[in-house]
Order: sequence, then structure tokens, then C-alpha cells
Amino acid sequence: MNIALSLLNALAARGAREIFGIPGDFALPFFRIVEESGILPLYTLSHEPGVGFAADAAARFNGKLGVAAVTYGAGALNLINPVAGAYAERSPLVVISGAPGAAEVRSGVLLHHQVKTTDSQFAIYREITCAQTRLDDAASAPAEIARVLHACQEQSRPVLIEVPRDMVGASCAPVPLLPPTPHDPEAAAACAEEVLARIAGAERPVMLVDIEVRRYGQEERVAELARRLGIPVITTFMGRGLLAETDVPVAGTYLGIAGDPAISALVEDSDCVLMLGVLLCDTNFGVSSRQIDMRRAIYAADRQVQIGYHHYPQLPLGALLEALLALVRDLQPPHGRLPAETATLPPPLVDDARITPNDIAAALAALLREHGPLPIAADMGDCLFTAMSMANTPLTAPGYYATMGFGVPAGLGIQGTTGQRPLILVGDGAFQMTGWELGNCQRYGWDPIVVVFNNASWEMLRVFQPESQFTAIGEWRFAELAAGLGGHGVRVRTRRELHAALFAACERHGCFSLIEVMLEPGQLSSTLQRFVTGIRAARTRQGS
Ligand SMILES: Cc1ncc(Cc2c([C@H](C)O)sc(CCOP(=O)(O)OP(=O)(O)O)c2C)c(N)n1
Ligand SMILES: [Mg+2]
Repeated sequence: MNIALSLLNALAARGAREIFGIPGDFALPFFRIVEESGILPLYTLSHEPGVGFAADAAARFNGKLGVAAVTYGAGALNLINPVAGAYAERSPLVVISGAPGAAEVRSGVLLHHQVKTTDSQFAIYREITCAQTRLDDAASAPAEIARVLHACQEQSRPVLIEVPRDMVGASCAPVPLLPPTPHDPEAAAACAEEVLARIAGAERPVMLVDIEVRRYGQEERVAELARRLGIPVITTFMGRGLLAETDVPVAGTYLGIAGDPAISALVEDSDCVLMLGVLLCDTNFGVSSRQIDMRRAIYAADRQVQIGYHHYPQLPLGALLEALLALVRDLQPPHGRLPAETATLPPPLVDDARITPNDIAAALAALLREHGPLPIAADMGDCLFTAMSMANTPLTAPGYYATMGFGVPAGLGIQGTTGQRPLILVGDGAFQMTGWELGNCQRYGWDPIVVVFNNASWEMLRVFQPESQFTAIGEWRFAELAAGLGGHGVRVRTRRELHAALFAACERHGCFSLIEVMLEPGQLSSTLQRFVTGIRAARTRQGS
């Protein structure tokens, strides 16, 4: 066994299903073993940001490790933005980077791809990963790989593994599996009792769920807890799509004044918000009309639990849920049904009317009703806010870190790791960044359905600064480009054309279908419009 094979076997043993990557001379020996061993399928893409977003989406969808393999310097530094997004949004992404061999480092000349020193890349990655290692010693390599992958899984954050090109074939023992970091079961039980006492004593308790519930594979436990407690379940903006594949109804998504007033009232008027895996970030709570009283909330995230002023450190979400279920397992579910999101019936698609983002949501809702659920990857832009008004469907999107360029590669990552055809929602600005990755579909037989919101504008910016001209990015003709990338493209201007194009795309297999929807600038989804109104009001209050 050599270092590369030990590393690949360790990744597979921890649930990684594939590697997305772009090689370089510092990584060629590693890529050769990846390809020859077949332990994990290798999908090369065209630009490292796409590699990172695809691997991140695979991790989010599987709840396991995602893997991005790149060359040293130019490759790994090109990957920084997706890794930063994975760090911010708690995604377990493993970055494997080639690196110079020992003799090259000692040579005394500046190496190609080197920045300041040969350690610059490592130093930069310290800021966007939770653990790092360089496998420059075969004897310690198994323990180092075990340590870093363990951190990746437990913290659900990215890690860096540099593999010097002269070490790839070095003999290496298998990588040991480290036990989970222990927690105190008595503390878990005490915490669970306090949580249940708080809920029992509350008049309007609600459960608010967010990304850690999926990142740590806890959806079933959360669903069971919701059934037993019989309290309303609401997702955050980032948590949209959670529990969609369980039988537990979700009352809706909390979007503050940008969302359904009834849902906002459920959360903001609650005297006990049980927050499970919640990211306390501005996109989840930025447009709240009233701050949630954290003294009356129960906050379980980042391996700790806070109940008012009581703090339970080193208590992972899974351990808390296990302790809670042990106490409620014999509880009879209360009578009455949990409030469920009332899927507002979309307006009838009047044939010749011009298309607004709300019409896209309505047409997609009709498609998913007719053809069954599709996993959705959304980019940043109004396409993401439009997705909020669709039924609660598994959704992967950069809702907090808010980077553009995520949507198309993330859809490829989903199909690469699950084999399922995804629905990709992307704005024209974001498509200009990474939409070209669609050209790789034909090599792998991927056939996503891609809806491009073409408003010839960086519209999310224009609404905040309408006086600027630079947000007008011109009308690109994306549908015409599809054939050159190996797919099928159509430009639609009316609801009838949109409806027909979507249903035709569902019947088309074996290549991507790109539907370029022409939107009038200034046409926003209702959700984004309310977000903009809320943010403007908040800025006015703050005097900014
Ligand atoms: C990588 C990257 N660069 C820049 C931005 C800033 C930015 C936005 C966020 C707010 O920071 S929203 C937006 C415009 C998006 O345009 P498009 O994809 O066409 O979508 P839409 O027209 O629906 O807005 C930009 C440039 C970003 N989020 N991510
Ligand atoms: Mg746009």
C-alpha cells in the first residue's frame, strides 16, 4: 500500500463517493493512481472553482465527505473561494493538493506555482480549513490522514491534505479509523431534560431547523422528535429543503419580513424556539422584524448547546437528539396535525404573458408536481429567492456565503454523486462565471435541466443602487451556445413557451437542456422584493 492508495481507501471508508479535480504536474502522480485504482471515480472539470463547488455540493447532498483534487499553487489557490464557502456553510470538503517534492524544495530556486515561499499555500489554507497536513513523512502519514479526515467529519468543515509528488508512491500503512470525540452522556441527558422542561413550560414552542441537521445526517431523528413533540417545524433560509423527504410537514421557511407573515409570527412570537443546527447569520435572521429572544431560545449547533444562560459544551447535535428521543420515545404524539406549508397554488400560466420570476416558480412547481421531485441546485441571485417560493424540495445553494458561480457546478456535483438529474437555477451573471462547466456533461452522460434567469443585469445589485450603469451586463444569447457545449438550448419569452420548454426538457435525456428565460430588468420575485424592502428598512433604521 502506498500513500495515495491509503488516502483513497480512507476517503472511501468515510463515505466519499468520487473525486472532482483538475491535475497539474505536481499532482500527476496522484491522479494516475486515482485513475488506475478506480477506488473513487474521477470527474475532471474545466476550472477549479467549478471543481470546488461540485465537490462541496456532493458533500452536502450525501452528508459525507466531498473531495476536490488539484495541483499546487495555481490550482489550489484558484479553489479558495469554494473552500471558503464550504467553511462558512459547514460543508465537509477534503482538498487534496499536489506539492513539490523534498529535493525541489531544497533546490534553492523559485519553483513554478510558488508564491512567496513553498509554504504560502499551506499558510493561506489555514484560514479556510479546520485542519491541514502535508504528507512528507510516510511513517506519520496514516495518523495524519486519520487526524485531518476526523476533523473534517466532526466539524463538518474543509480540510487540506498536501501530497508532495515524491511521496505519492511511498509505502504506507492503512489509515486507522479514529473513534468519535467522546461526550458526556450524563450532560446530554441533563441537557435533554432541561430542553423538554423548557418546551413543556412554553405556550408557543417551535422548532427551527438549519444546515447542521443535514450535514450531520440527523434529519430522521429530527423528524421523529417533531412527531413526538408535535410542535411546528420551520426551516431557516439556509435550511430550505430540510425534511422534504420525510413525512413530517414543514410549516414553512423563516424569512423575517421577507417571508410569510404567519411563519415569521410563529418564530418571532414564540416563547421557546428550539434551534437545531442553526447558523446565526444575517441571511437567516437579517430581515427579522423583531430579534428572537435568545434568553428564551434553545440553541444547539457547533457541538454545543446554549439554553438561556446555561451552556453545555462538547455536546454534538446527534448526541442531544439521541438523548431527547430517549426521553420522548414513549410520548404519544399530541392530537392534531402539525402545521404544513400551504403550497400556494401557482397562478394559471396565461399563455402569452411576459415572464416574471414568480412565473418561473409556478412553472417549476407544476413540473415537479407532474414529474416528481428533482434535486435543485441554485446559484446566488433572484433564482435563489424564486426557489424559496417553490415547494420544500431538497435544495443546495450558497444561502449564507452567497457566492455566485455555485449553481451549475453544484448541479453537476449532485448528478455525479447521486446519478439523479438535477434542476439548476442560475442567473445570467452567475452563468457567465461557471456555466461553461456544462460542456463536461457529454463526457459523463449528465443531463441536468438548467433554467437561466436572463435579465441582462446584475439585478440583485441594481435594486440597491439603481443609479449605477455598471449593473447592465448586456444580453448574452445563452441558448444559442448550448449546442456548442453538447446540449440543447431554447430561449423563451412567454409563459406558454416556458411551460412547453420545461416539459420537453423532462422528456429529453442524455444531454443537458438549457432554458434561457428572458426577464424584464426590474422584475423581481416576491421573496426578493420583500428582502430588498426589509433590508432598506433595516438600513434606514440603522441610518446606513
Ligand atoms: C463570486 C461573486 N462575485 C460577486 C458577487 C456580488 C453579487 C451579489 C451578492 C449580493 O453579493 S448578487 C450579484 C449579481 C448577480 O447577478 P445574476 O447572477 O445575473 O443574478 P440576478 O440578476 O438575479 O441578480 C453580484 C455580482 C457575488 N455574490 N459572488
Ligand atoms: Mg441577472
